[in-house]
Amino acid sequence: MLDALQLPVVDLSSPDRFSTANSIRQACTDHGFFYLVNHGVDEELIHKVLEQSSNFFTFPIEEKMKLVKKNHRGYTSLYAEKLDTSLSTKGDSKESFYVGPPEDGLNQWPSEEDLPSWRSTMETYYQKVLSAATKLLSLIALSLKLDEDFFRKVGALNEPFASLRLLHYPGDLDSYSEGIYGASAHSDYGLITLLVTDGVPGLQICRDRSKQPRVWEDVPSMKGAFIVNIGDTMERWTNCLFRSTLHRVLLPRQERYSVAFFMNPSKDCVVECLESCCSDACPPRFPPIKYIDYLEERLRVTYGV
Ligand SMILES: O=C(O)CCC(=O)C(=O)O
Ligand SMILES: [Fe+2]
Repeated sequence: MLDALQLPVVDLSSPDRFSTANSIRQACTDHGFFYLVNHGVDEELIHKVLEQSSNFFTFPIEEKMKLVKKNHRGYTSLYAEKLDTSLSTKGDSKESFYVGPPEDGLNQWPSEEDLPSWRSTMETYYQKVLSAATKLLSLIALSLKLDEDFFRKVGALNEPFASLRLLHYPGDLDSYSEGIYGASAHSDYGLITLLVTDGVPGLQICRDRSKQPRVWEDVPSMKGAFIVNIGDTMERWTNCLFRSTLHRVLLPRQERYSVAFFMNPSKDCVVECLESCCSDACPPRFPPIKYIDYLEERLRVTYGV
């Protein structure tokens, strides 16, 4: 059964940081999902990114394949990914384009001639969302009873391995009968994800993955707000205090676009149970791990490489 869900709303610009940190803690322990408002990223820019994303995906497949994903950057085609590896289907019905940190020169871009201002739009958006995510991480640190600059101090923000992912779900009605999803059930790998959508429904969360049958609840978009969720790296860092909630995207009835920003720590940052999240009664559940080792293992399982 599908129920309507009321997710908490967090205001990034509120002057009362301690009360905001408390609402974040509540949201992350209860749902692992919340809306983020007053995040400082203009609606106009978000609109432009969605528009430019659709301009790219309308290109013929041969053109898009010229930018096929290398070094976690570029194009992934329809069905290339199956987030729920237990499914026997051909893959998820979505195509995507990854943009990584601009500094290392590994990003791939469509030509300026084909898509004027595409690169600058994506780079601007990347920086703006990175800045919102960094601010949010200091509130998350406060919510975990740590110093506001905890994530900077442990090196997570030296060269954050963040990733912008443009997503296009074509609304492929023929696949309905085949049990295909836009994005099958998964949790995100990183620290936090900041998502915007074009308003077409489809995103659902399952708050208790151990309960059978699973209960899926719709997460509607909120105009101007990011939908934020906790990823597995943050769950691991907090010894499962913060929840990396299972989610999926149904095959939309109409075409759907979304843009996810995966905020991840620097590659060399060691993710080790926080002192404020363990005790004698609740010892660390995971050994320390370098972020890059963790990520590569997760990508190997998802993409079979
Ligand atoms: O498109 C969406 O609404 C969600 C996408 C998602 O969960 C992901 O890319 O990890
Ligand atoms: Fe996700």
